[in-house]
Amino acid sequence: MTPWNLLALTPLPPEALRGLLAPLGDRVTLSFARDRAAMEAALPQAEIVLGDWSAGLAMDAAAVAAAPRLAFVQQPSVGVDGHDLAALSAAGVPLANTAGVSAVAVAEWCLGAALTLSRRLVAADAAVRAGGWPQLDLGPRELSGSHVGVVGYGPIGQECARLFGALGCRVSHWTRTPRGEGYAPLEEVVATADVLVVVIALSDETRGLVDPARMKKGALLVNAARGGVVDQRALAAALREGHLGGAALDVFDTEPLPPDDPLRDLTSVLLSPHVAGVTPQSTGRLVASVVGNLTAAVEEKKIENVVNDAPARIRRRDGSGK
Ligand SMILES: NC(=O)c1ccc[n+]([C@@H]2O[C@H](COP(=O)([O-])OP(=O)(O)OC[C@H]3O[C@@H](n4cnc5c(N)ncnc54)[C@H](O)[C@@H]3O)[C@@H](O)[C@H]2O)c1
Ligand SMILES: O=C(O)[C@H](O)COP(=O)(O)O
Repeated sequence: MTPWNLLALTPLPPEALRGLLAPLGDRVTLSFARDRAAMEAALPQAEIVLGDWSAGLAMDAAAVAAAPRLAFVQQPSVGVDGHDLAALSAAGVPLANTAGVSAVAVAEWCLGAALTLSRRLVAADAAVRAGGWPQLDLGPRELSGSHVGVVGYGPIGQECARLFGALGCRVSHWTRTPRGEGYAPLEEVVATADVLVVVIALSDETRGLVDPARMKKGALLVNAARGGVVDQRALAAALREGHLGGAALDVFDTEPLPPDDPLRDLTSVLLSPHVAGVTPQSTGRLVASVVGNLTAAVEEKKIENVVNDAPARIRRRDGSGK
């Protein structure tokens, strides 16, 4: 059978990727692109695209139009923002993600970040390193007994609800389709939470969804979803003015965070370089998910975790875009 042309956009070194994709054998011919020009040059022949990390190379409308043979896009992450789902659906091209692989890792990060903020661990560490011994004025609070609001109720939101609930927090959540114990309207969750945990997918509908100015005075915000879900300028202002008690951010409007970003000057913010979901365990699950799905695709079996409106099996296109 004619091998499928697989274009890899990931920053993994080619030899490492060849090793990981060994189970696909000679059913694929691999090519690589690490910038937009190389990607555009390769797209006319590409039949399968293995996506980049977030905020990198994406199958936007122009890229989909430039890929008339495209049959399948496998994204090696949960978030699929950046890709044009409608353009892929219109072309009949399935887009799959790695749903669920990092739910435990991200939820543990959210819990750790909330505890770090509420117990003022960063300030305590800095004070002791500087020769201080501030036993009375750090202002720590217990998480147990507080109201935790979770925005988004996919695998990560559900794991967050479980972990915070086990700690004795009262957990409520909001998501697009009301479901699960503790569902409440978004305005109520945002306005009443002592700790607001943002773990919702970024899309046109969720961009700027959370306005920090609407949160309770002194509340803490934890964002492990995408920077665009929270109004980042409003967040910096709410922290600067003391409206919020603190924020823990793993994701930002622009990544890496620009050197002159005002968030860097705020001591009430815990900054993290988009690693909430990255552990050896989650990476193992991610590789298994990606390799398993690509193998299923080239064997023309059912593809798992398709997130757009397209068939879950690949089919050759004739290069005319059909
Ligand atoms: N920081 C990290 O390392 C990291 C790791 C994994 C995932 N993430 C982010 O976390 C997000 C959540 O991941 P997940 O695995 O829980 O599930 P998910 O991405 O499948 O969806 C989360 C929730 O968002 C809801 N949702 C989607 N679109 C919506 C809309 N327009 N309006 C309202 N609700 C909507 C879904 O119904 C679901 O309940 C991902 O989309 C990704 O952006 C971050
Ligand atoms: O969505 C995810 O799985 C994580 O945020 C990691 O995404 P990335 O690998 O696209 O940065």
